[in-house]
Amino acid sequence: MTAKVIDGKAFAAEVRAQVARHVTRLKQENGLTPGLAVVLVGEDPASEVYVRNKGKQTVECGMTSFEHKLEADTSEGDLLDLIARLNADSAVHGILVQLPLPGHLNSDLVINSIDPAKDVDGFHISNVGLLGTGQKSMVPCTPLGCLMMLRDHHGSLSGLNAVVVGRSNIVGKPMAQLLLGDSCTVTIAHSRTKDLAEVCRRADILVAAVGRAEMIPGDWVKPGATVIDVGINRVERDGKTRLLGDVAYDGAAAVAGAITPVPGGVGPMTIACLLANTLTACCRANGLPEPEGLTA
Ligand SMILES: NC(=O)C1=CN([C@@H]2O[C@H](COP(=O)(O)OP(=O)(O)OC[C@H]3O[C@@H](n4cnc5c(N)ncnc54)[C@H](OP(=O)(O)O)[C@@H]3O)[C@@H](O)[C@H]2O)C=CC1
Ligand SMILES: Nc1nc(=O)c2c([nH]1)NC[C@@H]1CN(c3ccc(C(=O)N[C@@H](CCC(=O)O)C(=O)O)cc3)C=[N+]21
Ligand SMILES: [Mg+2]
Repeated sequence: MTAKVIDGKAFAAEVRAQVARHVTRLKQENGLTPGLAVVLVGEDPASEVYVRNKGKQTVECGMTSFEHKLEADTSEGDLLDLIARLNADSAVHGILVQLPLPGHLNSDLVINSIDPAKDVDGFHISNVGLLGTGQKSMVPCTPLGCLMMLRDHHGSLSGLNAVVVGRSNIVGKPMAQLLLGDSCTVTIAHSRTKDLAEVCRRADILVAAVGRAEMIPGDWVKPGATVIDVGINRVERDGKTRLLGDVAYDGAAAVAGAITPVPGGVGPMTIACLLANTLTACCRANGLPEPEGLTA
């Protein structure tokens, strides 16, 4: 079997086109322009790729992009002051603080200082609690993008065995919550999991969010399974920098039913969902009906 390649790049372009249509209507009918503020403290390679792609796409969708680049040694007080100003700014509907933050900053404190209504990453404890109890919330972008691709491919996910490898607050845990919400039987695996290969082989849906290039080989994949590769790993090979997922693509594609590539899979969907969340936040803030099909 050769897996169907799930084209996240094309899917993301459709989502962004949908967002852009809503933005046009918001401008014409309500005089509103959704605004997204991105805060980057210091330098981080993964975050820089993300910020570069995102800034361009925000503007292409007709929204306003506010970028705040702060020095690596910025104090916690200065960062909290900036967030307070963004919370109070009615032109800003979404706020994203790039993670990881430099080690002297308490990221939990910083994230929890964002107005939950503007928390387009869905990382604030209030949004995490709402998601965990099945209430309306801001849903983390990467897991939301993965869910959209899974629903598109499978229709219903009900009763499927889902294995999420990775338990971070930004990917693994919210991914597991969303899969549970769609009635999957969910297993969360991590670095202490025993017999990881066997656990993975039970998965109808295998989500890899580890951060280790090609750590999941093809023979951990159940024949016909759907593989979602969240990993973004920059690796030097033959003197060139290459982007690799957490899954050994060729081996996995030979047995899977469907698979997301890296690049061109989860990454573009993450950005599209960030723009969708910014649109949703703008609608909610102004008491307008939310766009359909762009939230979980
Ligand atoms: N495409 C996209 O849009 C995005 C991609 N990413 C990428 O996804 C990957 C994961 O990101 P993130 O969740 O932030 O990473 P973290 O480092 O926060 O979490 C990694 C998780 O993987 C687990 N893990 C590490 N080693 C192993 C192992 N040998 N076997 C099983 N589990 C293991 C860890 O377990 P433990 O908890 O026990 O330490 C941890 O739970 C990265 O490559 C990142 O760049 C992230 C965000 C968005
Ligand atoms: N608060 C916060 N929220 C995040 O969502 C967040 C973050 N911090 N910190 C860093 C990680 C990483 N991340 C990526 C998103 C898209 C691509 C992306 O667009 N990837 C392209 C490839 C880009 C390239 O060509 O290099 C792709 O996979 O096709 C990559 C990485 C979001 N993150
Ligand atoms: Mg820290």
